[in-house]
Amino acid sequence: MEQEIEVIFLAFVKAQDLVKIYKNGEIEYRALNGVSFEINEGEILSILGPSGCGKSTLLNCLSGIDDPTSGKVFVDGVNLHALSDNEKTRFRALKMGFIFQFYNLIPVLTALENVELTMLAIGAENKSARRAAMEALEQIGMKDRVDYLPSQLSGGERQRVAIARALVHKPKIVWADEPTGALDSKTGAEIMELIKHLNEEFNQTFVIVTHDDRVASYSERILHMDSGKIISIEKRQG
Ligand SMILES: Nc1ncnc2c1ncn2[C@@H]1O[C@H](COP(=O)(O)OP(=O)(O)OP(=O)(O)O)[C@@H](O)[C@H]1O
Repeated sequence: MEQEIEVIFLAFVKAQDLVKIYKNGEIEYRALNGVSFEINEGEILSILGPSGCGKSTLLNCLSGIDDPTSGKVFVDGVNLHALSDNEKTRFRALKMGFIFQFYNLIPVLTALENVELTMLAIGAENKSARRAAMEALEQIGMKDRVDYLPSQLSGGERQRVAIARALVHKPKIVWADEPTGALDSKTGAEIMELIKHLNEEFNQTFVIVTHDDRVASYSERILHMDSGKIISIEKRQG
């Protein structure tokens, strides 16, 4: 039997001609209009552009939160949108971490329990989940806050817990949508320093959506978007 085999030499993440069309009744809106680029393993890449240009849509399609209308995304050799929903969920749980603007912590769980959830989702046993969560919180300077609820933490502390939750299972890639958007500039800079430090220590790839030049300045490359397209990719020094 003849088999069609697709052999592709891949970058760590490769986006191929992504199009995303949102439909509201009769009205169609093209939020991504043919986006192709690659992400290198271990880099910090920022996606920068004005409000409504498609940054979050792109991040959601790259990370498998949402499906593109057409086009392909390869992550670590896997054709993401060819996976079934269950396979995609499993792949994301194992390989990816997520950081959001408003932290998305579960309010009734402590910092430790919030971080443990990531480990439990990949099938870790209770004891090892707890140990890993403790270590992750220690690493980001939250050792003395492990039993606090999110409501008892400052914004910066909540984002630290969210970062521990995103990184505890040592994912290869972390997607961050406006990670400092809800923080003052000093706390935002501390969070970016922490991300930079974790990136350098563990060679994890970070893809950060932002409209803040200061946040983008922590990255090796900046992808500039406008109206659903990439308008340039800026390579930065050092
Ligand atoms: N579910 C949806 N249905 C219809 N249109 C949508 C939907 N989600 C996003 N859009 C539209 O797609 C465009 C891109 O949205 P997106 O959230 O990706 O932009 P963004 O660059 O991340 O913006 P911001 O910086 O303000 O968060 C916007 O015009 C938005 O209104």
